[in-house]
Parts: sequence; structure tokens; C-alpha cells
Amino acid sequence: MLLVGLTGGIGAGKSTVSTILAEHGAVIVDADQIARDLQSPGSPVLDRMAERFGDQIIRSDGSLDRAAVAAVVFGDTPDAKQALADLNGIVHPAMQDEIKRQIEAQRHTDRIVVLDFPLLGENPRDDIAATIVVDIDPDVAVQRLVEFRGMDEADARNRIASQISREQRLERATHVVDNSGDEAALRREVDELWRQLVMLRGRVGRSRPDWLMPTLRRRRR
Ligand SMILES: CC(C)(COP(=O)(O)OP(=O)(O)OC[C@H]1O[C@@H](n2cnc3c(N)ncnc32)[C@H](O)[C@@H]1O)[C@@H](O)C(=O)NCCC(=O)NCCS
Ligand SMILES: Nc1ncnc2c1ncn2[C@@H]1O[C@H](COP(=O)(O)OP(=O)(O)OP(=O)(O)O)[C@@H](O)[C@H]1O
Repeated sequence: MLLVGLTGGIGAGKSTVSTILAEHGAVIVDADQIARDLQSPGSPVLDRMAERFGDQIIRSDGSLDRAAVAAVVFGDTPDAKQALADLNGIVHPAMQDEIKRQIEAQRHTDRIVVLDFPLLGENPRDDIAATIVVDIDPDVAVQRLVEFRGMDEADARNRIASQISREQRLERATHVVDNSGDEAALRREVDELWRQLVMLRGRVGRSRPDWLMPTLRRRRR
């Protein structure tokens, strides 16, 4: 397995990049999706969220009212910062456990595993062979979120403000995918990225033959 991280600010194009990488054969570990799955009706994570934020965040069918939580944790109020920290404290430990489980399931394969994690910059990991940043001017990201995803502009801007800056994210990048062009240009960028990841897998594979380790360990006994 070659494990790499994929990140970017909200609306940068991570999901679009993940989809193209998956077409090339990557295994995607999708942190946003894992967080959503953990918040399913009746789950322990959802119960703890209701204890912290009140029963009004649960809809009559038992599902999470995502907009209601977003309004509290990304809102323009003095309490928003603490509320976001509390939400992260509830969701992130379980999310990290599930991320770990999905990565471990691939450990002894030769797959390129892409951890798609919007908050990788805020939560750096030392087990990834590359940090891929999908880069976009935040104003363009907001424009796309409003135009194509019908997102409220103030919500998008507040989320950007709650994340690390574009510059801080780029400082940690080993690979940058420029998404300032159209989708065809993005595809060309990702095709080139895939070529580089395959080369990296070859190099890392030769220097750290993880798949041999169990055999070596057995022989030493
Ligand atoms: C607040 C919630 C309910 C809003 O749900 P909503 O459907 O509107 O957004 P969604 O989950 O699809 O996230 C969209 C984007 O918002 C941004 N975002 C979400 N959570 C956070 C966070 N805790 N900190 C900073 N940005 C965040 C990310 O860029 C993410 O890609 C939800 O985002 C949530 O529960 N967040 C906590 C879990 C988390 O950290 N998820 C993001 C990282 S995996
Ligand atoms: N190069 C592009 N040109 C035009 N639209 C694009 C381009 N790249 C992505 N988009 C569109 O912009 C929006 C945001 O992209 P995407 O959903 O891939 O971003 P994301 O980083 O995964 O977002 P989030 O942070 O919400 O998870 C989507 O509607 C997507 O179709």
C-alpha cells in the first residue's frame, strides 16, 4: 500500500479529484463520508451531539439537521469557536478510528490509498508518503459552491475562516493540484499526479517492503 493524503479548502475540488483518482484505481478513504455515516439516526455520535447542541438538531425522522449544526458551529457568534471545538471533540475520535480501520484493510495490498481529508492540514499525519493539496483561490471556491452546489455564500465564507489559510495548507504540500482551470484541465493535472504516485509507489515499495515483514518476522523466531 502507498498511503497519501488529499486535502484542500472547502469547494477546492477534492471530491472531483478523488473521483478521477478512483477511476485510475486508487482506493479512497473519504473522511467527510465517514463522519456522515457516524452521524446516522440512533448512533452514539448523534446522541452525544444532541446532548451538546439540543434535540432541535434532530429531525422528526431521527436524522441530523446538518444546516442547524452548521449555523451554530460556523455562525458569526462568539460561541461558534467553542461549539466547533466541541463538535470536533465528539466526531473526530470515532472518525479517526474508522479511518484507521479502512487504511489497515489495505495495508498488505499494493493499492494506492488516498485519504481524502479536508482537515489534514489541521491534523497532520506522519504515516503518509505524500500530501496532495487541491489549490484554488478561495473566492473561486465560494463562487463554485454557490453556483453549482447552491450553498449560502456567508456559510461558505465562514467555513473558510474556520479552516487554516490557503498559504498554510500549501506550505505542507508535497504535490499541488491547480484547480483554477476548467474540469478538462483538472483531469490533465490529476492524470499527471497519478503518474507521479505510481512512480512513488515503485520507489517506496523498493525501500520499505511492508508485505515482506510478516515473513521476515516469522523467520527470525
Ligand atoms: C457541521 C456539519 C454537520 C455540516 O454538515 P454539511 O452537510 O453542511 O457539510 P459537510 O459535512 O458535507 O462538510 C462540507 C465541508 O465543510 C467543511 N467542514 C466540515 N466540518 C468542518 C470542521 N469541523 N472544521 C472545518 N471545516 C469543516 C469541510 O470543508 C467539508 O468538506 C458537518 O460538517 C460535521 O458534522 N462536521 C464535523 C465533522 C468534520 O469535521 N467533518 C469534516 C472533516 S471530515
Ligand atoms: N475545474 C472546475 N471547474 C468548474 N467547476 C468545478 C471544477 N472543479 C470542481 N468544480 C465544481 O465545484 C464544486 C466543488 O467541487 P468539489 O465538490 O469537488 O469540492 P470539494 O473540495 O470536494 O468540496 P467540499 O469541501 O465541500 O467537500 C462542485 O460542484 C464541482 O463540480
